[in-house]
Amino acid sequence: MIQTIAPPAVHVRSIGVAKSFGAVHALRRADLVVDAGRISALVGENGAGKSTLMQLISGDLEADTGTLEVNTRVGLVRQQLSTIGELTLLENIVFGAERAAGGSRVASLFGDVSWRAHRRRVGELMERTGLVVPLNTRAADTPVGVRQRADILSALYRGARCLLLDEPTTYLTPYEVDGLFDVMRALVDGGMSVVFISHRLREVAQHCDEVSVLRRGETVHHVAQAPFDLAEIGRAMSAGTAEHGAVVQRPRPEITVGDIRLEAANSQLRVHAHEVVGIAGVSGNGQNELLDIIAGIDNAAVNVRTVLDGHDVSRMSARRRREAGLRFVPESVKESGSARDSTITDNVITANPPTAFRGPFGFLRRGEADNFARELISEAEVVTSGPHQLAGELSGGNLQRVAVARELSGSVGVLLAHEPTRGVDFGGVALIHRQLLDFVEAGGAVLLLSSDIDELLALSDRVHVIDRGQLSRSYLRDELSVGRLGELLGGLDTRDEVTS
Ligand SMILES: Nc1ncnc2c1ncn2[C@@H]1O[C@H](COP(=O)(O)OP(=O)(O)OP(=O)(O)O)[C@@H](O)[C@H]1O
Repeated sequence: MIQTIAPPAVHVRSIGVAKSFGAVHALRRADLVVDAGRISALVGENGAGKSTLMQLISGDLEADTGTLEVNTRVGLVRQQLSTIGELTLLENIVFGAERAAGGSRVASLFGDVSWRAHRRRVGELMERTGLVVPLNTRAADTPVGVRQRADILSALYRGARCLLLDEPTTYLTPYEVDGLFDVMRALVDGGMSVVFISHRLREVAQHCDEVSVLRRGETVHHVAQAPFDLAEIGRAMSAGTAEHGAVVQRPRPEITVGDIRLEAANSQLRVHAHEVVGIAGVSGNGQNELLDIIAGIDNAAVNVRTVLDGHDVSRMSARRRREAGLRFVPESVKESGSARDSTITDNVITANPPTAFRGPFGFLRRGEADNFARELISEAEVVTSGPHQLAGELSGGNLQRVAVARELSGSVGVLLAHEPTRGVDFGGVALIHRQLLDFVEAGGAVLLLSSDIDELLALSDRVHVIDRGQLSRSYLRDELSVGRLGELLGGLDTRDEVTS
């Protein structure tokens, strides 16, 4: 008997797809085939067109030309998460599904029986996939990693067979990444497909079945079978683009202060001038709360004293602290670190005192402001049509580059950097790391919160571990290795719980 093996079902096929936004050619010729049963990686530099292709496949955008076949229900989990902060995660998961199905939220709120059924079904889905979230908690009270899981659950709940995951691992520690891939593998083994977008090629090599490379809107490389030659993929991503590390004239920050101290009942955190202090931890262990206290967003923490350059600023507003030279790159620049409906110029001039770029009657000197924005764009190697492009139109990695460059311009002393390279491609990561080290070299102080162990070890002089709101003692860089820090993150060290 001759046994034939049926070819895998093709979930998505894109041939020569193009999409422009005005004069910006986001996609010129995108080819991608997504088969059932496989995890397909899609990689490319910031602005290469990856998110645009995902939005075409999900039906959020329409292609200009080319052939796009979508043979199954797809679920897109975006970089900018779609959860609504005021709603519980359960409501988000269900309403996401209802919105997609054209259902009405009100019907679900008052249709008590179906609501109970939703809760039960979501519970079953969590059990089946291992993606567990606290269903009754308001989305705004959960860390981004949890909201991301809720978005994936929402896509699965509405019956997606093909999951498009746009940089799903950027907030996750290596342990959590492994967990997410276990889930993805189980899903594709059950006949689904996954498109995985990431700038972390190591994850691609470890977990994906095939790789496609987009460069400036074109598919330029495809490898159908692991193992992958990462050097070759890296070359395909960047061939012909500017050599990173080229000398650029950058607007140097003017260092004002360089010391921040936080004193609480049982722990002390101190960052000196010329120093990077890292905070390692699984997202959701108090990182956001810690930063809110230091930045002055949360002024109610009575037992904590914040001292900036020798002055007690515990009662000072966030705005005053900012004027005093304390800057902040938030975890999610797309959600809270940028004004999406404003131009790049309007976004970056806020790094300066309100009087900068103003004429005698308070009018903005547009030309000067635009020139300042142009300098930042060139310094951060941002892919954009120019300073008048709306921030919301930038790709995720390019918006992140703008935010970091903005926070490092003007009068700065201390930078609180939460996931500063989130969504940034390989060359951009090197660039941002160099900006941070230059800043520290010039006398600045950086508090770095990152889920990326390599990043923490590459930049920090000392590292604390944060776990359930508790800071460990600080470990000198020389005391740490990837393995040792991994152990500390896994809670294997109980010797040095709390500190001074
Ligand atoms: N709505 C829009 N209006 C104008 N330009 C846009 C819009 N959306 C995307 N673009 C542009 O299209 C290009 C591709 O963007 P896209 O978000 O697809 O890149 P990406 O590969 O996902 O990048 P990243 O790795 O930074 O997320 C960028 O130059 C971006 O500025």
